[in-house]
Amino acid sequence: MQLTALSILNYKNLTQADLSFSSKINCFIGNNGMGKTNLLDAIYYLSFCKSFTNPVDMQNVKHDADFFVLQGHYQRGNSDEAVYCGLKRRQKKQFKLNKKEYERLSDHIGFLPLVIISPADGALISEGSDERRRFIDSVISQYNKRYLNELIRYNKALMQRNTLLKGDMHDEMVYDIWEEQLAEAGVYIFETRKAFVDEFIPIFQSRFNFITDENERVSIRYQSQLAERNFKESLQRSRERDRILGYTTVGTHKDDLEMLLGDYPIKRVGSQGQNKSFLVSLKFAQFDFLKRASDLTPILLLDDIFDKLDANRVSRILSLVSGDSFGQIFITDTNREHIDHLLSETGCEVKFFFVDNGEVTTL
Ligand SMILES: Nc1ncnc2c1ncn2[C@@H]1O[C@H](COP(=O)(O)OP(=O)(O)OP(=O)(O)O)[C@@H](O)[C@H]1O
Repeated sequence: MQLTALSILNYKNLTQADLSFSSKINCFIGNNGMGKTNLLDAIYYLSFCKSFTNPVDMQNVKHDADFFVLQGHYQRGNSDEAVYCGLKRRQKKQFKLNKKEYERLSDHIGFLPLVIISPADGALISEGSDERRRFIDSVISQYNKRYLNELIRYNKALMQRNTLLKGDMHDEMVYDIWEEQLAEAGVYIFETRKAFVDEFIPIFQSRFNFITDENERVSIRYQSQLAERNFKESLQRSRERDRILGYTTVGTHKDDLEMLLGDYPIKRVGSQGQNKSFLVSLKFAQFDFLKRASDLTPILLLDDIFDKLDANRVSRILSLVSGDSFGQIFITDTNREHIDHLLSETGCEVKFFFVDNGEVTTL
């Protein structure tokens, strides 16, 4: 799959751009703060109906402007697809596929598979478990529609139960209703996550072995309270305690992924380069997984990827992404000579764009 053309109006610091792309490697070059990541974010937006960096939609409209528009033309399998997103201040976002507006944005998720590798991935290692759950959820939701719907259902039931716990009314029958919903959705989420992690681990390990030339050993473990308990019974049993605490203490919203380097949590022992190799391998495994599940080669966005990695690892990563198993790629870098030198070894077709204060020029 590939993005053939992109039009941008008033997205963050990008006032206007009309760009056409190479089917293989596209490089956005420019100094810090010029708008390179914003370009990647615009591409991300057209796949996920939201920004990668800023969840507050209105803040993605250019300062002093009233609206933003993003339009992408894609070659997807044998068909051409046009995706439109328009957001006007104080109005509902419009998201269209081939001029037809989506009734639900979630229907679009997964249609244009995409993986981004960026400095923000560091949060997967350094931050709390919600980052890791978000990662699992975003991978599975791109190829499993039911999963996304069960997540929405689970979160709604969880919110209702938490509201009950905080209130003064303790009607046990109302608890039963929401716990039934939580249990049904939760068991599906648990089983899907478990099956996903089992399949994901070997792909992740093989990518890591390739990038590091088999120098280190890594693994991932899925941790869930549901592995050892009947969820519905646990919810019933925990009502009293949950009332005192004011929130639901058991469920898939507490799941985590344990990430290990050798026998230790990578969070405690990993160097910056080891962490980055771990994260890049996770994302490459996500890429492989989506590709298999959707039968489409996802678009790959690489934001500031080479920082902290040694020359061997950089060259292995580039040889991997320039190969046939990867498709269209968008890379950002601050230095044209640096990236030119790195990419010349791949022999791939490369198109360069210069980004300067929100203005984009094709080189
Ligand atoms: N809504 C907005 N309106 C105008 N400018 C914005 C808006 N949101 C973000 N920006 C600006 O976008 C710029 C950041 O752009 P971006 O993150 O794309 O930089 P970059 O070229 O990737 O830089 P780096 O090399 O440092 O990563 C900042 O100057 C920021 O003020």
